[in-house]
Amino acid sequence: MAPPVIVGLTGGIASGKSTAAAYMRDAGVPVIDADLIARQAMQPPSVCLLCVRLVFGKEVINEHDGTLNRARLGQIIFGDPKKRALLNRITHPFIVASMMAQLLWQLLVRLQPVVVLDVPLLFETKNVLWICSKTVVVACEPDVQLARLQMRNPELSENDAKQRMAAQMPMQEKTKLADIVVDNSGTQSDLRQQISALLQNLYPSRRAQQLYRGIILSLAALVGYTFVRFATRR
Ligand SMILES: CC(C)(COP(=O)(O)OP(=O)(O)OC[C@H]1O[C@@H](n2cnc3c(N)ncnc32)[C@H](O)[C@@H]1O)[C@@H](O)C(=O)NCCC(=O)NCCS
Ligand SMILES: Nc1ncnc2c1ncn2[C@@H]1O[C@H](COP(=O)(O)OP(=O)(O)OP(=O)(O)O)[C@@H](O)[C@H]1O
Repeated sequence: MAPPVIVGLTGGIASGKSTAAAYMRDAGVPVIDADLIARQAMQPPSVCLLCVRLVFGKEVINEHDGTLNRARLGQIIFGDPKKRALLNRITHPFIVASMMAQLLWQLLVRLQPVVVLDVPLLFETKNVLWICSKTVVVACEPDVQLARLQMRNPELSENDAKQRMAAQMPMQEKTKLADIVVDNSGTQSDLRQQISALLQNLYPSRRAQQLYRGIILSLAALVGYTFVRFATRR
């Protein structure tokens, strides 16, 4: 495969995306995490948090420190598709802009041949789908997913957890859209093995990587030369 390879990593809630992403990072692959960016975008002071406060009211803001009350906002948006769509309209432009900036950094400055975009709503919003050369879905059976979600978030009732699962495209549909499906119904060590095999197949040949670096460095030299010529012209 020719570089750069941009992998869209997705799956259902608590299906194991972050765990798979952590194994990819361990293998040295840069991962750009949409959930992390969303959290950073909501750190006060921020325009995103201000918009959330204006739209959802001050009940979603913690009084003592002005941070986002994630549990409260979660209760509101996971039970109401219209409010969820509103939140998405506020947060997604920030998330996409930051992901693109980080992607350009990894591809053009760090010259990485493979970059992973970890995006829970990859197929639902399609915001960054167009740039992905491969899509990977981490999947597991719905009962396993529910059990893992409740284990990780014990504060959620069974109903809340099911509501969160229903807020996304059903797993079966995601697996149909994926180029590669990683089955995470087994142990974490099974998952690690699958990720390691997947990465071996994704990496471009050494020759293709050298060619990619050569092209980017030549382009950078050309841009630099043009800039200097332009800046020093009389
Ligand atoms: C609603 C919020 C405050 C709940 O916070 P909480 O700490 O409980 O959950 P966390 O952020 O860890 O998300 C856990 C999972 O929920 C799912 N999820 C999050 N936001 C959404 C959404 N808008 N629609 C559907 N599923 C979502 C994802 O699978 C995500 O991995 C938070 O999820 C949020 O700010 N969401 C909006 C940003 C967003 O769309 N993120 C997904 C990026 S593609
Ligand atoms: N194979 C596995 N066996 C047992 N537990 C697992 C396995 N894979 C992941 N888990 C656990 O399941 C939970 C959910 O996994 P993870 O956070 O990776 O999912 P996610 O898809 O990133 O979730 P979210 O969509 O909420 O961000 C975590 O507590 C994780 O440790």
